[in-house]
Amino acid sequence: MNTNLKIAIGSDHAGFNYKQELIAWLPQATVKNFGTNSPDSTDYPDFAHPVALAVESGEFDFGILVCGSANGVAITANKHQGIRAAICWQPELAALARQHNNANIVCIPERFISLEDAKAIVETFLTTQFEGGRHATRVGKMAC
Ligand SMILES: O=C(CO)[C@H](O)[C@H](O)[C@H](O)COP(=O)(O)O
Repeated sequence: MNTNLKIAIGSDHAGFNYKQELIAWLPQATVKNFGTNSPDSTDYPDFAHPVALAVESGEFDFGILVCGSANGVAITANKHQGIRAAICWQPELAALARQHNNANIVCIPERFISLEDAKAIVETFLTTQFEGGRHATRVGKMAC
């Protein structure tokens, strides 16, 4: 995996365990943890917004957001004009999110997939290129 990437990661309490495991698994030099930092109940927008802002600003290349279903963090992150956040529950979806949608944040549903699947999704997401072409035309029309 390209260790030159700068990755912003965040979660609520329902994504805390997998976020910690992903941080330990990813090359340390490339990951900034935006919290939460405990399994205590918390609000996913408080962590999805900072990750989205960090990616939207260009300071980070990609974001990883984890919550129970991935719905909350995805809905929140996609409020940001420069964000294309995709919910992925299997690696093939992560590949398509990059190839076709140029997604810059991957959203992981901790309560519905295994940790091994989460790692496979993240690795696929971070190592797959955007295909451009017809997909670039469509991505260019996303803004409203
Ligand atoms: O937004 C969500 C549900 O679609 C996230 O999965 C949250 O993690 C979830 O709502 C947290 O639920 P909890 O009962 O407060 O643990």
